[in-house]
Amino acid sequence: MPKPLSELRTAIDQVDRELLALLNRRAALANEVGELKRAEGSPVFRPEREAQVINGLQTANPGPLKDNNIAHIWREIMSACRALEAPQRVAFLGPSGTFSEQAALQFFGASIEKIPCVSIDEVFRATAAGTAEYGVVPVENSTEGVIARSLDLFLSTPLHIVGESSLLVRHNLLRKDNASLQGIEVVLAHPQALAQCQGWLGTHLPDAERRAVSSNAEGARLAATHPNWAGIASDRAATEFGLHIAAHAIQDDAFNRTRFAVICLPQTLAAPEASGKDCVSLIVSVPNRPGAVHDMLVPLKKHGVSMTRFESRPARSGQWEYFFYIDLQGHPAQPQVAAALKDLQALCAFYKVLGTYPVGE
Ligand SMILES: O=C(O)C(=O)C[C@]1(C(=O)O)C=C[C@@H](O)C=C1
Repeated sequence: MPKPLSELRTAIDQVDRELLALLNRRAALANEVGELKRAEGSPVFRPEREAQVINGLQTANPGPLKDNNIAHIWREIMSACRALEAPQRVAFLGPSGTFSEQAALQFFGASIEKIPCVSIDEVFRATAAGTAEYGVVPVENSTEGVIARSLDLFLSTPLHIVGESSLLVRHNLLRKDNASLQGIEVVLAHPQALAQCQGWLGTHLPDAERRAVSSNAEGARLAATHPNWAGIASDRAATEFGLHIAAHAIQDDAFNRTRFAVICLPQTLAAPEASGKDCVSLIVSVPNRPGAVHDMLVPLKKHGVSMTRFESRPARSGQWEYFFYIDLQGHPAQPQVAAALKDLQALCAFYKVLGTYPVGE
């Protein structure tokens, strides 16, 4: 015989009171940590500590809550505790409703001061100038490949990567007034989103003009001004601009994901300490001679270090020279990683450590 609803709810109320007391005890401890950090002038945000807290709880989790629920709940708890120590200012490609905003919230939790920017360049500028302590920029999409502008800006700015976050990107077709496809003449979105939905657009709206704009949220904002225009954007953008969803999940790849990097000045936060599951991002170039790229991989094999990413970008020298963007598994505090990096650096004409940080979701 199941217990009556009222009895179960009374029990839930009781547990909630206990949780409230415990959460406030946790917040008071974080406040004390904040005072310590203020006294020693050290950064509030510690990504490796947050990763350890979540990994530790997931390992200890007996259920029935799922491990990803644990990650979401504790990310918000730590976000609120962090904001008590000092609110973190975070720049991203705006306006409100972009996937970049969603990635920033997924990584830092909701208790942040949001700084929406008009372009990726502006996110780098605001972060380098200290207007924002952290920036969140897209670096790679599983359908369309690298976000070239972000990779190029990593080369020319002093910012480094301290974290990463990957987002399942679901694009919807949004329009004013009704939820049909009839009469849509123009589809507005960021070029990346237009590219990620080109198959669907070719089949369902072959005659509509595809117009590139600075962000999907900007496309949604414009779609709200004209009955025959549609935008491609997130559910959040539909709510934000009061639009109907004329078609759900129109991206050509159902598992379309975008990876975002969290960037800051080294003086805001130095490279995070080892969390146990880390990654090193590098930009290197090698002399333009036969076998040079092969030689570059030898130290990794020799020291048993795995490479999880390898991209190239033209060096713009006119000489068919390239910069290579490499991600390695591990942390320089591990001797085999330190040895591989040392040997690799010795072979490179250009070598820049972009960041060492905990592996993201
Ligand atoms: O351990 C710390 O350094 C804290 O400030 C506490 C805490 C947390 O809430 O657990 C909050 C912010 C940091 O980013 C890491 C963890």
